[in-house]
Amino acid sequence: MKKTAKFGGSSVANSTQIKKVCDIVLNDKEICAVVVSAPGKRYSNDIKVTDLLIDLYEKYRNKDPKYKEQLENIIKRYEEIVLDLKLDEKLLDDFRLILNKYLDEIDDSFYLENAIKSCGEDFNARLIAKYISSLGYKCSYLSPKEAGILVEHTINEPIILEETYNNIKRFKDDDRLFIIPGFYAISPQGKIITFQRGGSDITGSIVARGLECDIYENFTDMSYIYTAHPNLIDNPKPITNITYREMRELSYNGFEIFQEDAVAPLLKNNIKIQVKNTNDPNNGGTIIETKRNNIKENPIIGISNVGDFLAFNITEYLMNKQVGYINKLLDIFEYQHIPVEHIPTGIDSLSILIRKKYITSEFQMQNIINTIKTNFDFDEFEIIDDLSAIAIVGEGLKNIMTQTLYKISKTFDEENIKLEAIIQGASNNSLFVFIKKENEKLAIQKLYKEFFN
Ligand SMILES: Nc1ncnc2c1ncn2[C@@H]1O[C@H](COP(=O)(O)OP(=O)(O)O)[C@@H](O)[C@H]1O
Ligand SMILES: N[C@@H](CC(=O)OP(=O)(O)O)C(=O)O
Repeated sequence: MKKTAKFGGSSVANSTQIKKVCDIVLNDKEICAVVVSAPGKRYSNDIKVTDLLIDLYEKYRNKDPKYKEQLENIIKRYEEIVLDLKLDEKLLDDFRLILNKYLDEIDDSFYLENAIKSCGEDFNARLIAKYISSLGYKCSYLSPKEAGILVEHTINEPIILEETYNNIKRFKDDDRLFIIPGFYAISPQGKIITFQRGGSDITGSIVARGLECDIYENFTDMSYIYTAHPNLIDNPKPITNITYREMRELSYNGFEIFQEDAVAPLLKNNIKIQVKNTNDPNNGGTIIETKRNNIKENPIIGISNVGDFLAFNITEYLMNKQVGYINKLLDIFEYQHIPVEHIPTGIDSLSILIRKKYITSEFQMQNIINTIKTNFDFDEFEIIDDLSAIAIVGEGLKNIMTQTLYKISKTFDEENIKLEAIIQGASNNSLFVFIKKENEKLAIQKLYKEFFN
């Protein structure tokens, strides 16, 4: 059995956590590669190193001289770790040098931001590899460049190039333990490109597939993925088995424990993912795989709050006769690079539902409104900007759809919660319920009780 292990920011936030990571890794001969995140939060209102790096980049770009202070704050986070692990302090000079080199030499702001953001993972991998080597083990830092983790940069997300897997395969029979920084890859032109937030999970998947591992262990601060976000529901039920499809749907819709795009590299090779807790590695664990055997007993696997939504509602008499109406409307959102999530339609009306986070300024919002007003001869046009969505997900949902719809209606009726819209996912694995933001917490708690208690 061969494994790749990925450790998230909370697992590598300080030297105590890093020692736990090393304990896990060095006591499991099946682990051949370790992917690490940047140091995460050490306590609840701490700042992740990735956020410090983003702030450093922004200060530098805005010519705020305080960027130097921020650079030193970042070095301090590593200094604490380097000193605790009794590593050579020269490492800190190397880190400072790398940051300054990027700031001095990269002119293009996009590439500079990406390079700066990548340092959190990069420095952590370098120091963890040094620490494990200092304990007498055969261990090497392996950069995404050396490993050949290649991506094509697009306006949206980086696309993993297929040759990546063969590039990584070259290290398959190597007897060294590899420590690889997560979160970033290299473009064919040699530029550093970071994934979206939480993207070290993606690196873990890429490495697990490239090295032809049987299991991808994803270590975090939770013993399980739970049926609902632990911040919203007290003691939610743990999930022992979940399918790739269910996980992707839930990750995209609020379960930030696993990055939604991290599932894709594993699908072809059926590599199982096991989510485990760095602080309690011998207990618990959720397995993510192609199929699960308990669909009959647990048709619904999770319920999550998706986040804030905006609805653009348009009514125009004889809309149904105008071929291409939706296309014309969608063009407006495509032009603004705003993904449209759902489009419920009626004979003479439709609603465009988008995630609020994609509207980046009031100017952009006004732009969309004005373009709609100039290009459409509507009878009614309204914007509802205080919606929330809740996703109910499970491979067995299709078998209990009527009962599920009944339960949602009954719960909302009892609690006086107005149902703004309900959308059945085309795959029949998910159902989205739209309500006013003010009812979000109550709605999810009551639905959780209905479906899981
Ligand atoms: N359904 C869920 N089950 C467990 N944790 C969840 C769930 N949904 C969201 N989370 C959150 O995900 C967090 C772990 O993910 P993340 O912060 O990315 O960890 P890491 O630092 O290991 O990368 C948990 O601390 C928890 O707050
Ligand atoms: N450090 C990056 C990437 C990452 O995956 O982090 P974490 O494993 O802490 O979610 C971020 O904060 O987004």
